[in-house]
This record gives sequence, C-alpha cells and structure tokens, in this order.
Amino acid sequence: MGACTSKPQKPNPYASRDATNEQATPAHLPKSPLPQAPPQNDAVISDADAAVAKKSPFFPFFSPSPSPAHYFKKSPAHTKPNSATSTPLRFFKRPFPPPSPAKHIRAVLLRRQGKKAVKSSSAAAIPEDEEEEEVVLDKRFGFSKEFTSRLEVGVEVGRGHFGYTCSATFKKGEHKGHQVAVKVIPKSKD
Ligand SMILES: Nc1ncnc2c1ncn2[C@@H]1O[C@H](COP(=O)(O)OP(=O)(O)OP(=O)(O)O)[C@@H](O)[C@H]1O
Repeated sequence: MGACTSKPQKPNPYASRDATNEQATPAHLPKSPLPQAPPQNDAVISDADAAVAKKSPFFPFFSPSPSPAHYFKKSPAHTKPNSATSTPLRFFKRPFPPPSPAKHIRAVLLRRQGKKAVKSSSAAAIPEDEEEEEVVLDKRFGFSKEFTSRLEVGVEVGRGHFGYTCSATFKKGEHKGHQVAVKVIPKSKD
C-alpha cells in the first residue's frame, strides 16, 4: 500500500517559532513588521527627553516616567539640601524642657496677692500664715499636765475606731466654762 498524499501535513510542535511563523506565513505574502510605538506629539516631548530616551540602554522607546529624578540630573532629588530652607533633621526634639507647672501655680498665687512675680524661690513660696490666722485650732496634742490643768474631762460621748471621745470643760483662760469634745487616742492598743 502506498502513502496517502491527500491528507494535509501536520505541523511539527517541536519546531522553533520563527520556523513556525515562516511556515504560517505564506511565501507570497510580505512578512508583518514588528509593532512599533505610536508617534509621539512633538509639542509635548522636549529635546532633552528625546535625548535621554535615545541614550537609555533599557528602553529603546520613549516612555514618560513617573519619577524623573532617575533620569534628569537637574531634578531636586539630585541637588544638595540647603540648610537654611530645608527641614532640620531633629525637628521634634525640644531645645528646652517644658516649664514646670509648680512655677505657674506660684505665679498665679502671687498675682492674686497683687504682687509681682519674683524669681527667688523663698519669695515665691506658698504662704501658710493666712490659714493659721483664719482657722483657730489648738494643735497641742498629748495628754500632758497642761491638758489636765486646763480641762475638766467628763463622760464618754462616743467611740471610734482609734479611740474614744469625751466631753470636757475649760477650767481657766479665755474659754473658761466652755464645753468641748476631746478625742482620746491611746498610744498603745491592748
Ligand atoms: N462634738 C461632739 N459632740 C458629741 N458627740 C461627739 C462629738 N464628737 C464625736 N462625738 C461622738 O463620738 C463618736 C466618735 O467620734 P470620732 O470623731 O472619734 O469618730 P471617728 O472619726 O469615726 O473615730 P475614728 O477616727 O477613731 O474611727 C461619734 O460617733 C460621736 O457619737
């Protein structure tokens, strides 16, 4: 039996693309040229851009880059920073620590008294004499002889967690005859 010549010849899948293209393209038709970039507008592209595009070894065609600093030496990215106009590196560091709030409070207190703020610490101290003048409180604590000589301790009127409260009457002095409550706190708890 002879070979059948009516069937079309199958394409070789292992053949190179060029050979395939040559096979695919009929001999009587001209070969299709490679696709080229569309012509650019001469009014938009400057001569410098065109020169850079010609010098670029990577891009044989012109493509407007979003980062011209990589291609143009006149870009601000290549220029040295001016110390007078540029942002300082240590921008957030404070040259001096924040002012103490205690000084502010002292200044307010002096202003209320009608005095000028004085820088010396002794003059700017918070006065305590006024409180002693307003509140008349006997701060002499302790069950001393003076206590028994001045006060007549009466009955217990109440009891707290740390001690007990008694009624007492002044024996002498400007408060003679006045009745007060005295809280007695024992030094040692049995
Ligand atoms: N001036 C007063 N006149 C009458 N009773 C008083 C007077 N002061 C205190 N008492 C009585 O004494 C009780 C104890 O008084 P105190 O002030 O010792 O109470 P407390 O502060 O709870 O005691 P603690 O601090 O020891 O826990 C009171 O609950 C009250 O009944």
